[in-house]
Amino acid sequence: MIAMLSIQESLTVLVVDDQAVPRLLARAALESLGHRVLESADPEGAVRLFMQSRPDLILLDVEMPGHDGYWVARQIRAAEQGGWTPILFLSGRNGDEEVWRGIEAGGDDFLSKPITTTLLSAKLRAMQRLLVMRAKLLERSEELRAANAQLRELSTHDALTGLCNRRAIDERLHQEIAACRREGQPLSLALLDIDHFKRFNDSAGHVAGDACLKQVSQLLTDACLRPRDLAGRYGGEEFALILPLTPRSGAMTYARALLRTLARAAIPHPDSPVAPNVTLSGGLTTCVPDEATTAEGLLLRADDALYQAKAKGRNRFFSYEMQLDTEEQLHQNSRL
Ligand SMILES: Nc1nc2c(ncn2[C@@H]2O[C@H](COP(=O)(O)OP(=O)(O)OP(=O)(O)O)[C@@H](O)[C@H]2O)c(=O)[nH]1
Repeated sequence: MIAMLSIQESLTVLVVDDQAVPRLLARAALESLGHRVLESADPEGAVRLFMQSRPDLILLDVEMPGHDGYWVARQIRAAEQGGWTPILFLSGRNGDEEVWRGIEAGGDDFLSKPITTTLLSAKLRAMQRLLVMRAKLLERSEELRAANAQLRELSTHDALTGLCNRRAIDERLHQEIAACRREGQPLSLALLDIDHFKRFNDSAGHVAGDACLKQVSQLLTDACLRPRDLAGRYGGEEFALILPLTPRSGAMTYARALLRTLARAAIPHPDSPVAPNVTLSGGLTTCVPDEATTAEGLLLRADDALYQAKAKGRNRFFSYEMQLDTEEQLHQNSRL
């Protein structure tokens, strides 16, 4: 592999020449320098052999019957797709025009026949150096790409829970407002807050508090069943759920299911006046976005609804638009 190449390593060299004698001479010179040789006597065969064997370097005759060496170079460059195999042209002619055409076709150097072993050795060393430098450059680029991906992950995700952070939630909310506006579809947003979490921390300690936040986060992640649903940590013990294509009644049903799932998970709360287990309250807002809809406006409405849910006794979601909480909706439904 190129990435592992060191300057001392032997190369696999593809020699392309329609005449047997220059091929033999090149083979002898290359083998005396410790390189491995592949041979091709025709242009199409050379491209096929290149594709099969992926040599480290190509010695390419210019004048051949049918397609010439420039054609072979162009085929190889097109087939490499971002790769780079050094191509040295070998020709009886070495006028400026010839050299220019060779470089234009994708060649890296142009040598005149007959070539001496010393010159060939020097040219190969130069190409090997370039290969090593290129491999290092690729390695650095890959490291940079990985570091960038890590930075992106850090800038959009919360370290404790692995959920999207506030910045990523805000960005997605803007995107979904625009998407739902285009589609004419409802968008629901929920802000959630664990009930009496200060008491949890004060009783069980911050480490247990962190573990509880992780458990709730996992539960919210699992609750995002549709591809466009998103759960994020909005800050502290507050979470956000973005539910595109979800009308207000659907959002209420979703919220009730979420509370049931949390109740079933039965995460013990050491000091909650609401229940022996962890509960949460949520504020819901739903709209079909129009030109006047903003992320800030939706967040404010969801926060207002969350305040209502807390005021009405916690362990429930309140919908801003329905002016109803999940408890009231449950009783309404059971009366029907
Ligand atoms: N363990 C832990 N605690 C956190 C973290 N972030 C915020 N908190 C705690 O969450 C608690 C939030 O307390 P409050 O805002 O008073 O709310 P609450 O006690 O949940 O009361 P209500 O929301 O009214 O039910 C504070 O004690 C914060 O220290 C965190 O990352 N880890």
